[in-house]
Amino acid sequence: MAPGDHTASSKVAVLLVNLGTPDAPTPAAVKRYLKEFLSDPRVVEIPALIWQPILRGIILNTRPAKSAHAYQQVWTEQGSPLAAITAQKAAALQTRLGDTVRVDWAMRYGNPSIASRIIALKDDGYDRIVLAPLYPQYAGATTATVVDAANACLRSLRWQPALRIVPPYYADPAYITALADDLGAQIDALAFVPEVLLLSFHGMPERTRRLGDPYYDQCAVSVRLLEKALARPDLRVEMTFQSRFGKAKWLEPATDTVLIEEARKGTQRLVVAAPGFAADCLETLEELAIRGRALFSDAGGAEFAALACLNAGDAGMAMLETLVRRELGGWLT
Ligand SMILES: C=CC1=C(C)c2cc3[nH]c(cc4nc(cc5[nH]c(cc1n2)c(C)c5CCC(=O)O)C(CCC(=O)O)=C4C)c(C)c3C=C
Ligand SMILES: [Fe+2]
Ligand SMILES: [Fe+2]
Repeated sequence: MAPGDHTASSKVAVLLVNLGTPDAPTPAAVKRYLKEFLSDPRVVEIPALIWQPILRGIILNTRPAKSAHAYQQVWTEQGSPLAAITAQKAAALQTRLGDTVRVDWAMRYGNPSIASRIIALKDDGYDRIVLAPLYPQYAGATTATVVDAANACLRSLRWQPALRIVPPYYADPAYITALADDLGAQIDALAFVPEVLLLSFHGMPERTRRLGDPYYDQCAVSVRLLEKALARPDLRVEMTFQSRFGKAKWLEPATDTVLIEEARKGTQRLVVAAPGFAADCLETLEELAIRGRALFSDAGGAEFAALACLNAGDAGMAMLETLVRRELGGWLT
């Protein structure tokens, strides 16, 4: 837009946002990423005066090497799976929405940052942005912090773009149908018939639930609706929480504990899916598909499969298109 031209017609963009990931599977890159991520007071709700010495003195000196090893096992030629798949989702949504809207993506922690993409879009003349946090279930540690980061960026701008935010979609029929269709097809394609389907969500400190975070309840609603939509009376569905971090009590039951208990009590064929993740990532590809499999089989289980997330497949993209088009209402001519 030419200097002084403040009247050009609106351009509309969609910004998909996911959690974030290191730039490389190395201890140094993981350390940079974890420092930013775990310094967010929405993620670790311990006063900074207490938490920062623990983070800088202990966690950032021990965890990066261990996590880098885990990232190395799932890293792809396109980089971190979380970033690569989020980019694929943006490209697939761009195709679905056509040229009248620009689709971009960002990460809450690491690169590309939310601020860098909002400013790039604004510089390109996009003055209406639909922000889509890719979290079906709302948590202060995920959805809210994406909105915080977008607002912090807007605060720095004299001439702000208008912002619309895609709300959590944990009970949206588009989400439940997409998951039921996609997981159902993946289960039917297996070489075995599972007895149990674990729906594993990323954990949160138990305290956040008591403080009013709706995350646990929204996960439980998704599970109930998904079980109904799957309509498989012979498949027992269980909700679990993975990725425990730190010393506090986290939401239960824990996925790793349940995998062992199921095998010990005689479950032979088990599948696990992660409906709270829009894209496969370290937590699904390493924690569930590699370590989860080992836990189940070491405890006596016979058949195991970790199902893929919706990623950039047709079911998930049709859902995302529905959610985004809803927010685009009135903005497209
Ligand atoms: C999908 C929802 C997520 C919630 C809720 C969430 C809460 C949460 N996470 C941590 C700590 C870590 N999470 C890590 C990885 C990670 N977390 C999510 C999503 C949620 N986290 C994703 C998609 C990923 C994968 C990132 C990737 O690069 O693939 C990690 C880093 C990995 C590791 O070192 O194990 C940490 C640490 C907390 C403390 C928290 C809630 C308060
Ligand atoms: Fe996490
Ligand atoms: Fe993990």
